Amino acid sequence: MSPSPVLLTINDYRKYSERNLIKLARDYYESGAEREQTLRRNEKAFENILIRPRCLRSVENIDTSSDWLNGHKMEFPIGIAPTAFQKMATKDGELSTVRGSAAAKSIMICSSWSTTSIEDIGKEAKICGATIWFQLYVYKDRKVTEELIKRAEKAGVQALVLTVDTPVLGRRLADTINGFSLPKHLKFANFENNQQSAMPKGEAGKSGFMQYVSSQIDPSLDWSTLKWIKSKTNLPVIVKGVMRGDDATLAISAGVSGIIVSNHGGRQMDSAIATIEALPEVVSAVQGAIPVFLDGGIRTGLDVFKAVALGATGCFVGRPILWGLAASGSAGVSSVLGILQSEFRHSLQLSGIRSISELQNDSHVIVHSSKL
Ligand SMILES: Cc1cc2nc3c(=O)[nH]c(=O)nc-3n(C[C@H](O)[C@H](O)[C@H](O)COP(=O)(O)O)c2cc1C
Ligand SMILES: CCCCCCC(=O)C(=O)O
Repeated sequence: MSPSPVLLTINDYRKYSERNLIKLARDYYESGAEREQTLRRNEKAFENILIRPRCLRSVENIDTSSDWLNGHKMEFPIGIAPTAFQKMATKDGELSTVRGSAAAKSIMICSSWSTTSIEDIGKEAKICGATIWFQLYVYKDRKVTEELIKRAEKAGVQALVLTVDTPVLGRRLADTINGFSLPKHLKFANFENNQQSAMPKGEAGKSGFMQYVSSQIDPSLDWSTLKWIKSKTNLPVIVKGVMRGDDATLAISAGVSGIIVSNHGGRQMDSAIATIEALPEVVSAVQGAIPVFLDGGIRTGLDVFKAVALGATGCFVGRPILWGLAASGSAGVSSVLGILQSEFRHSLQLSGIRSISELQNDSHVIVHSSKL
């Protein structure tokens, strides 16, 4: 028997997970839109941000904790972004993610398009002590979305996350070539027994997923939709997919409780700027009124350090969690989060910074180099 490999970094998980994924799933998870410029830029842009470390400041005791939303204390500023169809990565899918999230004391945002129902994830979250938020897509048939909000509330989610960068689906070329559709044994678990549960079968050159989105999802979403969602719930509502200061200001006027700076992991508008490039403008528009989070391209705890230094309350990771799941289920998820957490702590120590507030208040810790 060959010994288990030592997986030290998120990139080790990325490589290792490939062996456990069929091509259809791997392509769906990995893809960005069109020429994948934004997909690459999200990761690359972090390399352009450099650190000016302090010295001779005892870093024996480090506090990595911070408040996220309504006093929720996080031990590390790293959460799990919503990703659809997790049973393509491992048999238990979202249940493994919620267990791994609890083990790492993180937060999991559950996708509307999970392959486990929100009720089942909620039950498991209670058993293992996990905190969950729920991500919303808005259907043309508003009753479907309204119902989802009620069910998520009952299942014990602590916030709703409205995704605003998907009025239509970005074109992912590999999915089109593969004719991507959910494998037959899996389903949209939140829509069982109604017409939203089935994805049309794809064929080479025609993604069934793309057809599903254009037939079901409402492309007329605007700021009034946010008002409508807020009228249906008392939960805090966070918007995911804001990339500009002016939109952040509008979001605050609409009464949101938080913003996630996101370009959907480079899967929607190709050639969009990287999220770490968009962050400073959003932070400056928000002026501390609400928390600003970031996702996209985070592959090390040092990337999290940079985002927090630039004003993010915290970060979410998407694909790294799928790689952890595919490598070894819930243990893989907690290990991926554990790697990011210990790299984050190490970055604080090596730069002479002892807490998140010190990180955010030392305006000299970061410099930007000139070119990507
Ligand atoms: C396979 C996959 C599925 C995703 N599904 C969803 C989803 O259901 N809802 C959503 O709001 N975002 C979804 N996203 C976007 C992520 O929430 C997140 O914005 C992105 O993955 C962050 O980039 P990263 O993968 O580089 O960490 C998905 C991303 C991937 C890669
Ligand atoms: C309305 C767009 C739905 C996309 C759903 C899954 C997802 O976010 C992704 O594949 O990316």
